[in-house]
Amino acid sequence: MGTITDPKQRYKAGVIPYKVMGYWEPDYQPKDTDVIALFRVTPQEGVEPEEAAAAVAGESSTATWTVVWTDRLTACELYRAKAYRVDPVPNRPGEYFAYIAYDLDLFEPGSIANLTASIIGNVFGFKAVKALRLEDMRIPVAYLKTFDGPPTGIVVERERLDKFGRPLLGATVKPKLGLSGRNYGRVVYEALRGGLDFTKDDENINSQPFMHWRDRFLYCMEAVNRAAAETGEVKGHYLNVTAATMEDMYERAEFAKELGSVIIMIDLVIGYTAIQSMSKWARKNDMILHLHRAGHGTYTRQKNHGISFRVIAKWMRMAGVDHIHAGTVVGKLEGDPNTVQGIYNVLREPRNSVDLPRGIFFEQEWAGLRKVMPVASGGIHAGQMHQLLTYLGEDVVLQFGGGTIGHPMGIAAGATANRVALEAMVLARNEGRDIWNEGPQILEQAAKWCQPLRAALDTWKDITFNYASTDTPDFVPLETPVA
Ligand SMILES: O=C(COP(=O)(O)O)[C@H](O)[C@H](O)COP(=O)(O)O
Ligand SMILES: [Mg+2]
Repeated sequence: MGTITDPKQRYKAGVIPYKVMGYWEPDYQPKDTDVIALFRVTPQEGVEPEEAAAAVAGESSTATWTVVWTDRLTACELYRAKAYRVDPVPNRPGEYFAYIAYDLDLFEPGSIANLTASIIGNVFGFKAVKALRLEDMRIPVAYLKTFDGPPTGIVVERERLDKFGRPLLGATVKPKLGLSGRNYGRVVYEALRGGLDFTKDDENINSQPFMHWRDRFLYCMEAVNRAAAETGEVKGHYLNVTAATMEDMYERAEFAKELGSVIIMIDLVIGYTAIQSMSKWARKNDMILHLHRAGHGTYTRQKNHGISFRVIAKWMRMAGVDHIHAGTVVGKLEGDPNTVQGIYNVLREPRNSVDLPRGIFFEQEWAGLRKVMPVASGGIHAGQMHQLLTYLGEDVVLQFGGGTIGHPMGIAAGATANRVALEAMVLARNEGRDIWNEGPQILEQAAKWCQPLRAALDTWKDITFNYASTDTPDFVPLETPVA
C-alpha cells in the first residue's frame, strides 16, 4: 500500500504503517538543501525493509506510532523525512542501506545537539529494527554555513607552529594516572626536548588527588617553555581542560592561555554542546583545540549498530575542533585501512567525492570550513613509520606514547628515535623512493647513525597488532549510490 492521499482517510484516528503515513517516497528527488542520512537497517523478522526505513524516517522527524490529527496544523508534507531508497547491503543478509532526506527547516542553525537529537534520537531504540547504524550523512552547504567550523585549522596551525612538510609528532604521557605534577612535567620536558612537537594529557587526567590541574598546568608549561628555548622550536602540551562543568572548563582554559599554551584539549565525553562552546572560546582566544575521543568505541565499532566514526568526524568538523583522534590503522586500536582513510578524507579535504571502498557514500562540499588535523594515536612505534606515512599522509599528528616513554634509553631518546625515523622517511619519500617496500631498510640505514633509533627498532621491531577489524566498509562494486 502506498501513501494515502485522501486527507479523511489519512488522518483518521488509528495506527497505519509508516509507509502509508508518507515516510516512504521512492520517487523523491533530494533537494540540494536537504540533510541526507544513510542508515544500515536490520529489520525485525516480518518487517519489510521499506517499512523499517519509513519508520526510521518517521521517528527521526515528525511521526509517532499512531496517527495524530495535529499534523494537519503544520506543513507536515514538507516536515516529514522521506525514506527514498533502500538497497540490500552486499554480503550481509538481512541488512539494508536506507537513504533518508530531511528538509533543512527541521534543524536549528549551528546546533549539533539539535541535529543529532533528530537523527540519532528515538530511532536507535526502536523495536521494529533489530539493529541500526548511522553510516554516513550529506550535510548541505546551506546548513554548513551556519557553523563556524575549526577555530584554527591545519593551515593556520602549521603557520603558528612554523612546522611544514612533515607530520607532527606527539606523545601521550604515561602512566596515564598517578604521576605528581613535577614528575609529569619532567616527562613532558624530556619528550619535547628529544624532538617531539607535542605532548598530551591522556583522556582520564583531569584533577585528581595525586595531581591537581593547576599543578599539572604549571609544571607542563615550565617544561614546554624550557624545551622550546632549548630547541628553538614551538612546542606544545595539550592541557586537558575536560571537567565536570562548563565553568570549570572555562577556568582551566583561561589559565592555560594565561600561561602561554598554544593548545588545549577536550574530550568527546563532554558532549556536543560543550564542544561547541569550547570551540567558540578557542576561536576567540587563538587557541588550537585538540579533541580526544574517549567513549566512541562504545558505539562506533560494530558494523550493524551505532554510528560510524566518519559521521562523528563530520559533526566534529562542523562543531569546530582543530585536532581529532581518527585512528592509526597499524596500532593497538580498531582501524581498517580503508575506513580510516575515509575518516581522514572527511577531515582534511575541501570536498569529498563518493568513495564506497572507504565508506564515503555522498559527495560532500565543505563550504570553506577549515580542515581538521587527524591524530593517529594508540600503540604505534618508530618501526612503523613507512606504513604510517603511506597510509595517513602528511597532515597528521603521529603520537607515540608508550613508543616514546617506554624507550630503553629514556624518554628523550625515545623522542629522538621517532623524530629521526620520521625525517628519514619523509626525506626518502621526497627523493622518490618506494617507502612502502623499502621502509624497513630506510629505517635500518638511519639507525646506523642514531643509537636511539637502533634501540627503538630492536625493542619494538616485530610488534604488530594483527587482529581482524570489525568496522570494515561494504564494497559495493555494481552501482554507485549517489544521493
Ligand atoms: O592512550 C592513548 C595512546 O597511548 P599509546 O600511544 O601509549 O598507545 C590514547 O588515549 C589513544 O590514542 C586513544 O585512542 P584513539 O586515538 O584511537 O582515540
Ligand atoms: Mg589514552
